[in-house]
Amino acid sequence: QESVPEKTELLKDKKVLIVYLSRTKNTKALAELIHQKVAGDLVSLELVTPYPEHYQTTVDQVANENATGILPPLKTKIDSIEKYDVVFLGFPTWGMQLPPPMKSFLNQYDLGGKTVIPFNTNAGYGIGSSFETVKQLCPNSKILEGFSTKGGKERDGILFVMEGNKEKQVQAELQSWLKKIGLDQLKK
Ligand SMILES: Cc1cc2nc3c(=O)[nH]c(=O)nc-3n(C[C@H](O)[C@H](O)[C@H](O)COP(=O)(O)O)c2cc1C
Repeated sequence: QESVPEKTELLKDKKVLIVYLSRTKNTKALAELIHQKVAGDLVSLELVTPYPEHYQTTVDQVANENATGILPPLKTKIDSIEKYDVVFLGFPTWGMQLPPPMKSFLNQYDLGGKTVIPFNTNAGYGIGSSFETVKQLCPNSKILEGFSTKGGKERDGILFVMEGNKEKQVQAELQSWLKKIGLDQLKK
């Protein structure tokens, strides 16, 4: 009689990468909470030329990049992307789209054959087209249901919100989301 491996046994062998973009640290905090639950390698996406401090200048630059298809060069290098089975992609909503640096990342690294899971923070207007763009840019990946929560609203001077009750609430939501997508047993 053949023995069927336990689901948790299968998940245990997976190599996880969590890569995120964050300006005011909300998505970073979310990435760290996910990392606490699933472990793996946690990587912040940095640009060769960082965006300006000034909010509106950044909004305008992003709008121009989105309109022209400019992919800002990444300073961050991933050491042998092939070794990962599961890749979490974290980003804020920018101009109701996937931020250009994440487009750069998906253009540069082939995630084909891997399981890809998006997560997001935004000012309350939602994910826009960002998750859809992840799907388009990862045509040969298995994309699982993403996670999104309200973060800051830099336009109104609200920067970091992922603390206190908000953090506790997000932790609970993350737990049930990971369970729902079957990844709550990743951590060894
Ligand atoms: C350039 C820029 C554009 C943004 N555009 C949107 C948007 O279109 N919709 C939205 O809900 N929030 C928007 N935001 C707000 C961020 O998504 C929100 O503050 C998020 O939590 C920031 O994540 P972070 O702290 O990891 O940088 C924008 C922020 C920036 C800096």
